[in-house]
Amino acid sequence: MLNKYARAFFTRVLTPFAAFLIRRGVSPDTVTLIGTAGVVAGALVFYPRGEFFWGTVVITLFVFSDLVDGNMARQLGRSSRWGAFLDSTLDRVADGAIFGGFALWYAGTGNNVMLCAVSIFCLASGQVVSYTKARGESIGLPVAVNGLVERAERLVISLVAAGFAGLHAFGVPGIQVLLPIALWIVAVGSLVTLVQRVVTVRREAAEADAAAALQKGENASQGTSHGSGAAQ
Ligand SMILES: CCCCCCCC/C=C\CCCCCCCC(=O)OC[C@H](COP(=O)(O)O[C@@H]1[C@H](O)[C@H](OP(=O)(O)O)[C@@H](O)[C@H](O)[C@H]1O)OC(=O)CCCCCCC/C=C\CCCCCCCC
Ligand SMILES: Nc1ccn([C@@H]2O[C@H](COP(=O)(O)O)[C@@H](O)[C@H]2O)c(=O)n1
Ligand SMILES: [Mg+2]
Ligand SMILES: [Mg+2]
Repeated sequence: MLNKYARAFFTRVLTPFAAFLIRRGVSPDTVTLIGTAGVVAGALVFYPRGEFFWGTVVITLFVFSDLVDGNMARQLGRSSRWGAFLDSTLDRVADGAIFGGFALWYAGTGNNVMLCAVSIFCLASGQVVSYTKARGESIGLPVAVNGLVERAERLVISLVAAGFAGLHAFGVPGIQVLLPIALWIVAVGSLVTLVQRVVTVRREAAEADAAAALQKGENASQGTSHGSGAAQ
């Protein structure tokens, strides 16, 4: 949903910054790499210590690089297969660090096995949700569904909640409950999205296999009729 509705807005907002980086000679790949490094550092330095506010501030500063790199590539007319591969692969690394950071907090000082498990579930299900699309597309299917909770939703829900939950350290009472709520929402939403995508791939695969079988039958019968024609 965010990918559909918010992307156009952020493209407009970030285009001048992307153009500025291009003028400075920065490449899209550099932005992809530095953006990911910043997200990973923000997540793994701050979240395991329960410093959710500062972790979210650092991650937010870097996470928009994921919209800037593609914008730069398009402005340069240099969108490439390598760039698409690098972008998607490093997305998985960044997501792993964010939900891994939450899991490390709950496994340590946060001391909550259930929320540690929910964080790990968010991490794993997010990766599998993305994989369903990548694998479906790699076997030639359109995977014409996005689903309830895509990457943008996973990030916005968990980062907004973590940022506000972090205000607990500045004396705001009760607000830390937002993070567990967000993690449960992301976990359930990811599960629903996974089911949506698997059902879509199953239907598209069945349709594609049926069309291929039909085509094979037609080819065979044409081959037979040609063959019998030649014999006559
Ligand atoms: C007082 C409190 C302090 C709070 C501190 C700060 C809080 C800041 C809070 C939030 C900021 C969140 C920002 C999150 C921005 C996310 C942007 C982003 O990177 O989105 C990525 C997404 C996908 O990009 P790609 O096409 O490159 O990736 C594809 C994707 O990964 C696919 O995965 P799948 O979806 O299938 O799981 C892969 O399949 C594919 O391979 C891969 O290529 O980009 C978008 O979706 C574009 C839309 C982005 C929309 C961002 C909206 C941000 C909106 C609101 C910010 C809210 C701020 C509120 C602050 C409130 C606090 C005061
Ligand atoms: N280093 C990069 C990063 C991205 N691309 C291209 O942009 C597409 C992703 O666009 P986003 O707006 O989601 O970043 C990606 O599929 C590539 O075509 C690139 O070329 N090099
Ligand atoms: Mg990107
Ligand atoms: Mg990306």
